[in-house]
Amino acid sequence: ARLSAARYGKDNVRVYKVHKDKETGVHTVTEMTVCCLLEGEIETSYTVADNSVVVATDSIKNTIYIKAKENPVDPPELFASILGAHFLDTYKHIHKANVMIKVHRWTRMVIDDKPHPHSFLRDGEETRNVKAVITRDSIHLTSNITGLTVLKSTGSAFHSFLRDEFTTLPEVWDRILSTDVDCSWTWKTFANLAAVQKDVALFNKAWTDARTITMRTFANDDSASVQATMYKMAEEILEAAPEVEKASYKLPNKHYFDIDLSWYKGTKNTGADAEVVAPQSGPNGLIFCEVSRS
Ligand SMILES: O=c1[nH]c(=O)c2nn[nH]c2[nH]1
Repeated sequence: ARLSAARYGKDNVRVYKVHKDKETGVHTVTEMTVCCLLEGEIETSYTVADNSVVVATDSIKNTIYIKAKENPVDPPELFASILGAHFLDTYKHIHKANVMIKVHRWTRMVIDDKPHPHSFLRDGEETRNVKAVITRDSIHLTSNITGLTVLKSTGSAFHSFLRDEFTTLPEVWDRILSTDVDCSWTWKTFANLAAVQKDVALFNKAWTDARTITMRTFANDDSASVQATMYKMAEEILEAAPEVEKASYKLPNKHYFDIDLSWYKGTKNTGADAEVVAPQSGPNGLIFCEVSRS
């Protein structure tokens, strides 16, 4: 037998960082969960118990804290690149760093119509995520939004689909549509950290655009299917971000089924009369797409 792949590091490193503006007294907080996995000439630590090549995962955790102290943690695309580049610069036997960051929401409270200087709320378990793969000659970045749960109460249909002896689903022209958005966009390859720093303004703009595009198209599209609507969203992300090479979605179709109440005094509650509806935990549709530049 031989070692055919290996990477190791620290997962679930929770980091909070606060920026305190001295002039205005306004605090800005970031909370993230970091995973950092290293690859390189580490085979002997697996095959012959040679720990001399091991940067301890505890040291990786310590490094995450120090780099968060020394550097901006926003945008996460930049911080992930800084962190990954550190390991390659510091350890000549490490040749690749995989850095995954999940940024949690702390949205500034608005109290009496005023943004509060140091109070925030967790308005959803949605996270902004980055996966960075750093080598000595490239930085590959993929950004992501996940956990943004949306619903529309109309403006969605699904009909004219293939019908055969396995088909029982009625055609529908007006349905509830709900999903948990998982949207990713993959950047052009960056040559190095300097190239990422040069384009630093692109990352927050792309995240804002992807989030806005997703909700606007979800809301406004007269949806013929999950497939058709998500394709439009992905196309719009590519139009908004020229430095993004491809955009993808993974969308569960979280079904809401009509409840027939006609047994009770002939109560009309199906189709156009549906008001009380049964949200389903499963089964659920699961629809993927990836859209690239032609
Ligand atoms: O939007 C939808 N796409 C599908 O492929 C599907 N299948 N059943 N319901 C569906 N709704």
